[in-house]
Amino acid sequence: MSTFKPIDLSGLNDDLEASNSIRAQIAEACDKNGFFQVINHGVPVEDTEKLREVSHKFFDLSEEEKLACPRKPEVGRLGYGRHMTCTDSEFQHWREVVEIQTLPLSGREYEYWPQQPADLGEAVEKYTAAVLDLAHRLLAVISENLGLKPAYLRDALGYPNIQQTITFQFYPPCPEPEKTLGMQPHSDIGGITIVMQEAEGLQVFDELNDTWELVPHYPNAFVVNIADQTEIITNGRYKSSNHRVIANSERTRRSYVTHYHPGLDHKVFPAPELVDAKVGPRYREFLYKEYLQAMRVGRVLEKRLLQSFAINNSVIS
Ligand SMILES: O=C(O)CCC(=O)C(=O)O
Ligand SMILES: [Fe+2]
Repeated sequence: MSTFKPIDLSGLNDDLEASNSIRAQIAEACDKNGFFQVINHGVPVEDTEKLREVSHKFFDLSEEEKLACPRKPEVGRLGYGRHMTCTDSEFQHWREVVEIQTLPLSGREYEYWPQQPADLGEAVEKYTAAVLDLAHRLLAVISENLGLKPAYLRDALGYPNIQQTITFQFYPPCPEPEKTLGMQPHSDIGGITIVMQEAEGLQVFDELNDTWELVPHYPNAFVVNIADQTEIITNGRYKSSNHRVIANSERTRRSYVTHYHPGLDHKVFPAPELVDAKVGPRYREFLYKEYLQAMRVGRVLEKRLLQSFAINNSVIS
């Protein structure tokens, strides 16, 4: 069986049998590597199409027009950026990005949102609101699969004081794809990530077989993955897997990545319900801004940032 056969969410609120089968499929994926795909996810197709349309229009602009959308200097992200290093250096990227912060509402820095096309802002607001709702439905299922109350993970990630960002990823054809990557290997640092991809290229590291596994592209599907904070809150039960994007010499690949993060001052710690009383928690408690700070300082690649938040700095496999 393909490990990425999409999970059809349409029966989630139907009879017990349908709903239990969907929950079991999500539990299986979370136990394996925390990556799965969903279809009939409830995000309206007009919102997904509109988002793609405004992103295509943005990346079709001239160099000069794109650069009119600035990159926020002090954080090195938000706004429009280019990461093109086709070398043997360890920091390999072949992509352009637009990163937009959509939550908290007070953090919507519209000066870093593209002004062109004019309907981009509205498309982003609609799409990310629908994806937020999907994130909450998935977090509820994942919580219940662990024997926790439905709102557990959402609350433990700090809702309503969370951060949400959306990144338009644009991977142009690369003349020497063997020398670089679209995006270097990493695990996502937030709580849960929801990706719409327009073509294949995303790969997940398969720890068991020591290989990279391609995530197939299905129309109207989303790729969902567990990120670091959920690994910590579940005390290591559900893993945040390393993934990367390969470069391609023939075609452009686009994806739309929505990250759901705790708020900066939110305290993250393993759920007491999931901590073995004899062994104790595997991670220390911290404020999410400490995690972001550690990421900025460490320029972490495959080495997992969350290992530095493990108690006794023990390496957790
Ligand atoms: O482009 C993709 O499919 C995934 C990008 C990604 O992993 C990320 O933005 O964190
Ligand atoms: Fe990622």
